[in-house]
Amino acid sequence: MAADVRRLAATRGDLFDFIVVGAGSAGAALAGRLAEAARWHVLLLEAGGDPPEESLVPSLSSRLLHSQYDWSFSTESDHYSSQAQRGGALPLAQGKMLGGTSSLNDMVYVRGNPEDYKQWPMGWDWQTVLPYFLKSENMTDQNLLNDTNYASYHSDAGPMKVSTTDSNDSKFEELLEYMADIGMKTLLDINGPEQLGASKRYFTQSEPPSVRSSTAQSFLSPIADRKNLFVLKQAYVSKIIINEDNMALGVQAIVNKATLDFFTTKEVIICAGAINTPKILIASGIGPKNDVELLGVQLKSDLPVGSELLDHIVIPLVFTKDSDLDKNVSYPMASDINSTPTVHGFISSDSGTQPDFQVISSFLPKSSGLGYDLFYNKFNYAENIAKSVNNSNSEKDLVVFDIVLLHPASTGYVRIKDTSKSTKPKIYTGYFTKEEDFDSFRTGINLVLNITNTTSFGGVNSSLVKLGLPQCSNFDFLSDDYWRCYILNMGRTAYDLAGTCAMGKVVDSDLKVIGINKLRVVDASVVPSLPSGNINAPVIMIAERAASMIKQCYI
Ligand SMILES: Cc1cc2nc3c(=O)[nH]c(=O)nc-3n(C[C@H](O)[C@H](O)[C@H](O)COP(=O)(O)OP(=O)(O)OC[C@H]3O[C@@H](n4cnc5c(N)ncnc54)[C@H](O)[C@@H]3O)c2cc1C
Repeated sequence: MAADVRRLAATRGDLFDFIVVGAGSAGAALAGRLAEAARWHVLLLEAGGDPPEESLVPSLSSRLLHSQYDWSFSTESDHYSSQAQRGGALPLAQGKMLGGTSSLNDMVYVRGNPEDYKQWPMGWDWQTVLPYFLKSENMTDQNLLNDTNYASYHSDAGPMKVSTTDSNDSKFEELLEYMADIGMKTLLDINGPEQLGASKRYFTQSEPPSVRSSTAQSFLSPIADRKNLFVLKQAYVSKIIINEDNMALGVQAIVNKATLDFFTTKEVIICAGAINTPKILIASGIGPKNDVELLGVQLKSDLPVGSELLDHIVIPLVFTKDSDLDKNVSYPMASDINSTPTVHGFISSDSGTQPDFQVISSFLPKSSGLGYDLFYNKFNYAENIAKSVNNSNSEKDLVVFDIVLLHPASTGYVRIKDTSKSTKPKIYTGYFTKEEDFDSFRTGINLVLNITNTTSFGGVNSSLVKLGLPQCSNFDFLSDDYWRCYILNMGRTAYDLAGTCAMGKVVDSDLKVIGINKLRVVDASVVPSLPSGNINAPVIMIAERAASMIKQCYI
């Protein structure tokens, strides 16, 4: 795909109406929309190249992790949280190719809850943003489109395919029953009139045979022949060129070892993601005064770039149950974890309408090897944990409940110690630096543990698997101390990194960088507080709204 996107014959000093840096979830969508204005020359600079075939085939995308298509970041170990991870630190994938992280993510399509957007600055409330979610969406599920309650929440006119898994496997129904036992009513879709409840998941992919609908695939490929969109791949942007009057004039990029300058008549828009955008800004003199000056860079705007990193934290609970596999169904085996029956749901711990937890439940058939695959390869847990899951899985079916804390109080930060191309930013998750996150998770765990007392789950001889967690071996299993230790050590990332250049702190509500003219940031870094759910769709919504704001400004 997208191999046919126009390649610019890069010339030093070329002049464009807009320069978009990073062709990821936000950048590819934004550049595609800006290029709809035929008279604008739009330059899209991307550090990676075309996505490989594995990106298009959802079940193969895990092969892209730790490859040349992944920035392969890792957190700094705090020797405190996430110690059940191999090496005591979390690998943090970020896509390095056209489509960015939307070319390798898990594609789950969630918009969040109307309440979430009340915490965003003026102009980003639910009523305002909903049309921009719809603008990108091409829903393929006729059931939803024809349902009177759901139809107005979906669109089939946008470029990005959204579909659900086409499986009649009764395991989906079984998982939804378990979710109902936890207290989540069954919904057709959690992106409809209500979010509190459980449903099958929708993905940014076409209907089967499924093809990933990354933003490169959906926003760039269809307009590859547009003469006013210039896509330059393997172009690493090292800094923004800013003049004495604090006006962004263009960017400097390393292309084939040559350093090239590109200039703009209107705006530079940085879309390099929650980790790389802070690096570009700080290298350009925009960031905390001390950090910028320590790098020997002239300060342009003293802003808290990178000082807050938001992320959803997840912990798993693993249950065995008696096996009742249907002989007529072929269940997925090891290395096919993306195909195993999975549903998700959203639940509040009080009577509010904003959920506190996303619960993802997956079915792992007996002897499939999926337990090991999931815990070792996908979740990066230590060998002894993966082995304890595998031992249980070799004898019994497993149901894994992943509990995602949707609004953690703890935040981390990103530090740039060196602006050279090869030096990775230092990432500190800050997990469990706020005590209340322990209590919140304890509430979430209790909600899920309730199912062992219900008829559907209790009736299948279920039991909680004791994981091989050496950090917690001194505590009585299931005691308060044990759960605190479990939460602290098993907490891992949901990959929803955001907030490092947040609206209201680094950019204003029009996404303009405070103190600098002609410069915006449009990507996950501007998210001011985490939506209730995965954030790819909200990031694309931000890009859609930014495109519309920019068009209003100049047309
Ligand atoms: C493994 C994984 C699974 C996920 N699963 C889901 C999911 O199922 N559902 C969901 O909603 N969300 C999911 N997410 C999160 C979601 O995909 C991201 O939040 C979203 O893609 C971020 O978009 P972005 O535009 O901010 O950054 P990106 O999409 O990462 O785009 C940034 C782009 O900028 C480029 N770039 C960076 N630095 C430079 C530079 N200096 N010069 C030029 N180009 C540069 C990068 O190569 C990249 O193409 C997942 C994330 C990961 C890592």
